[in-house]
Amino acid sequence: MAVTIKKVGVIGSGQMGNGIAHVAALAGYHVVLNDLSADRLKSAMATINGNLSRQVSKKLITEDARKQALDRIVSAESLDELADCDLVIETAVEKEEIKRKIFHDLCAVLKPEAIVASNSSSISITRLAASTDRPERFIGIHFMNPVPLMELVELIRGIATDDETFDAAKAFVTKLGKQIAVSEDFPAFIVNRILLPMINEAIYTLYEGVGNVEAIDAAMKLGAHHPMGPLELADFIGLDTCLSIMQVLHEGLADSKYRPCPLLVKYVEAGWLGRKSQRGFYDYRGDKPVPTR
Ligand SMILES: CC(=O)CC(=O)SCCNC(=O)CCNC(=O)[C@H](O)C(C)(C)COP(=O)(O)OP(=O)(O)OC[C@H]1O[C@@H](n2cnc3c(N)ncnc32)[C@H](O)[C@@H]1OP(=O)(O)O
Ligand SMILES: NC(=O)C1=CN([C@@H]2O[C@H](COP(=O)(O)OP(=O)(O)OC[C@H]3O[C@@H](n4cnc5c(N)ncnc54)[C@H](OP(=O)(O)O)[C@@H]3O)[C@@H](O)[C@H]2O)C=CC1
Repeated sequence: MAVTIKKVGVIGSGQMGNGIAHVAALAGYHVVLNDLSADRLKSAMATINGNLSRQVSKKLITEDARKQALDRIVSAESLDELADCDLVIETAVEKEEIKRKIFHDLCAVLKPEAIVASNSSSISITRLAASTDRPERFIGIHFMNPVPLMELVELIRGIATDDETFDAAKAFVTKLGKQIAVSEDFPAFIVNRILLPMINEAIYTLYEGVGNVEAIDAAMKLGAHHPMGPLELADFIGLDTCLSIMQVLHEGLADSKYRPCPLLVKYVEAGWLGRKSQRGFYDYRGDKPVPTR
């Protein structure tokens, strides 16, 4: 059952969902953006418009392209509205039981030939695929944050993913203008297998008092030329997502070197999730970010 991708569903309109909708619409796809509430969808559309407008003012795209991209995105509070999509990308929170429930509900309404993908940062694609009615038409399409700016997308096949699905996903990602890295289906794939232990180690460095937030971030920005310090980046990714990825690495690889730092756990338990909740390793409620340690 070959499928030509024209209409793309995106489930979850957070920072990744709105970025994926943005780049897909700009590349000419019709997009149905789903989330749990009208408020979330409204704020996602405002973010997409803001990011598109920034691209216009930087002369990266035309005003016409901005308008056309926005016109190609419709918001949907119900999964029923994704029924005739050719590809659906799930990008809700990094919790396996939530993703499994979404796939169960989605497959009940989605046309049988459609491809289902997850933007999961770490969870087994084979296991997620097994919770659908179409493991052969399931694949990991892992975008990087911020989606409009980052060049890379990881493609991860589950054990059952067929060649047609892989080729269709590859063509889709290429049309978005992104580069592909193919990863085997191991916990956290390639980028996060390397990046998250570095971030977790930075949090241990803070926890053990080796340096404060400012010193740790300055060390890695100025001493290793990273564009963001590791704690700034953790806040940017979301501390809940960072913790979920470390938990998947710890459980999946059964090695104590992946133990999530207790300080990361504490921040998440406090609801200090980084930029999205306005507080994490920095406090974002004022004019400029202030370190919290
Ligand atoms: C967790 C996972 O599963 C996988 C991951 O994604 S891991 C995270 C991977 N991402 C990274 O490592 C990002 C590291 N940071 C960077 O590369 C850079 O800091 C950056 C590209 C994000 C921003 O670059 P910068 O030049 O330092 O920052 P800044 O001047 O603020 O932004 C430049 C432009 O980026 C764009 N931009 C910044 N944030 C953006 C966002 N969230 N969405 C869209 N566009 C954004 C804007 O166009 C901005 O232009 P303005 O100056 O007009 O605002
Ligand atoms: N942050 C990052 O840097 C990256 C994240 N990812 C992955 O992308 C996914 C999303 O992350 P991110 O965008 O950062 O997370 P966010 O928290 O920004 O967004 C998640 C969105 O999904 C919504 N949501 C939750 N449950 C459902 C549901 N059942 N149906 C529809 N929408 C739902 C949330 O609503 P509410 O808030 O109301 O629960 C929220 O709007 C995760 O799997 C993450 O691991 C991948 C690459 C990079």
